[in-house]
Amino acid sequence: MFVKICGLSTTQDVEAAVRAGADAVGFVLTGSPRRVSPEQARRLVAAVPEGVLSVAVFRDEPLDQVRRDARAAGVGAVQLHGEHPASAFAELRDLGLTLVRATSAAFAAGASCGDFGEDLLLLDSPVPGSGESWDWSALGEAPPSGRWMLAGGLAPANVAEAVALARPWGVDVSSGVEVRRGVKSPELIEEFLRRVRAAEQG
Ligand SMILES: O=C(O)c1ccccc1NCC(=O)[C@H](O)[C@H](O)COP(=O)(O)O
Repeated sequence: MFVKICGLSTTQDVEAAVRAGADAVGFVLTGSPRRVSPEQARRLVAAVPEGVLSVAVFRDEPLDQVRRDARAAGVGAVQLHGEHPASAFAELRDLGLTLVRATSAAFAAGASCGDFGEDLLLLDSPVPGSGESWDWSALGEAPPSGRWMLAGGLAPANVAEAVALARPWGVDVSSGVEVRRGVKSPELIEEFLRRVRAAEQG
C-alpha cells in the first residue's frame, strides 16, 4: 500500500519518513502552518532518495504559480486542491509531473479513478490538513478503483480500521503523525507505517 507522509518541513522529518518506508513525502506550498517556500522545499527534496515521490501541495494557486514553484522546488509531483480546468492538468503532466488530484470525499463518493486517468486521486476530508476525519463508509460498497489515496484524520490508532473499511490503494497523513500542529513526530511516523504494513498483511 502506497503511503504518503505530508506537511514535512525539516530534513530530519524527511529522513524519518523515508527510513520508516514512506512511498511519498509532501511539502505544503500554500497557506498553512506547515508551509515551506519553494527554496526550502528544494533543500528538503535533496534528502528524498530515488523511488520516493516528492509532492508539492497547492490550493487554488494560479497555474503559472504552481508551475513556477514546482519547478523551483524540484518535486516530482503536484497535489492540487481546489478547482482547476482540465487544461491545467494536461499542462502539468506535459512537464513530466505526476498529478495528485485532491477532492472532498463527499464529492467523489463512488467516483471511479477511471475518471482521473493516470492521475492519483486523494479523497480527503472537506478541510485538508485539519486532522478531521470523515465517514469512510460514505464510499459505499464500491470505493473508487485505481490509484486513490485515503486521507483526512488518519493516525496510527485508526489507520487499520480505515484501510479495512475503505480498501484504498494508498493512505496519506499529516496531523496524525504530529506532536503539535506542524511539528512531526518521527516515532508517530514510524508507528503509522508499521500499522499500515500490519494491516496489509491482514
Ligand atoms: O497540510 C496542510 O496544512 C494543507 C493545507 C492546505 C491544503 C492541503 C494541506 N494538506 C494536504 C494533505 O495532503 C494532507 O496530508 C491531508 O489533507 C490530510 O491531512 P490530515 O487530516 O492532517 O492528516
